[in-house]
Amino acid sequence: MLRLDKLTKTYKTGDQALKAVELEIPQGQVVALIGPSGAGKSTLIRCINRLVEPTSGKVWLGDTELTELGAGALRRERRRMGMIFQEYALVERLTVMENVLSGRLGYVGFWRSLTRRFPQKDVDEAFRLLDRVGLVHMADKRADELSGGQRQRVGICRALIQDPALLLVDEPTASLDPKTSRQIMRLICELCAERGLAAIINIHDVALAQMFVARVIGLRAGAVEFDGPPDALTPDVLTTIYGEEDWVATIDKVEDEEDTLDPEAVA
Ligand SMILES: Nc1ncnc2c1ncn2[C@@H]1O[C@H](COP(=O)(O)OP(=O)(O)OP(=O)(O)O)[C@@H](O)[C@H]1O
Repeated sequence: MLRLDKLTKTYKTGDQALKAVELEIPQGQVVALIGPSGAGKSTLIRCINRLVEPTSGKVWLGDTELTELGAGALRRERRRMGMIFQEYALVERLTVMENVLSGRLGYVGFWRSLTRRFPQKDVDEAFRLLDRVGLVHMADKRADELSGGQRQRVGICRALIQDPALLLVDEPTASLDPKTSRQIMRLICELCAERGLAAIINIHDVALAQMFVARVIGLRAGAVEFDGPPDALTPDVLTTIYGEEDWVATIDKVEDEEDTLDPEAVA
């Protein structure tokens, strides 16, 4: 459903962030993207929806080649790609509900979006999503009154209300404590499974990636160094991906606890 064909990005500074990356992700598959700082993970995610313009190569979403689209067609195709950010990217002074509904702005007409009057079915869906992530009781709270984990849940709802075919997730847990990080990763993976959604999750934490996804892609210096199941990430493979970086410290963070969504923590 997503195919990258010799995707290359060279920034104006001369940094070659992606080197002819080839990748195919079937519908419903959740993939973790790991690799050291500067490996090109964010660039890869952003080249897919062309927030960063690729230098060469092709991106296919289903039968559509995203890399050849003009501005209008690209805007329409971007609806099919929900994005979740490290820093949540919520509008602080708007309510939780308004932030979720802003995920529909690509669909509603100009005047409606200006006055923020959304169709009832969008509002109903926003309530359903907030209920699913345990935040329905906070629908009227302002975004700046929420904890980090709650903000990320709102960010997830905003991406899902787009009804995307693919989720692009950029460091969703980088600003969160370890327990909340696991809850958020679990939530993203569960929602993808429920909806048959494919996702690429850029994640620093190798242990978290190993806990939740069936396929890991390791980037190093803009190239795919590893592509396989989490248990194939042997110490040798990790050393190849991370070089001299002390990945052992990352792995040591694994705690084998089963923390389900705790309503107390969510509230
Ligand atoms: N806007 C930019 N202009 C110039 N070079 C850039 C830009 N953004 C990223 N780069 C360079 O491209 C390479 C890949 O960066 P990128 O942010 O994609 O890596 P990353 O794996 O996401 O890193 P991190 O884990 O630290 O976020 C790096 O060498 C970086 O310096």
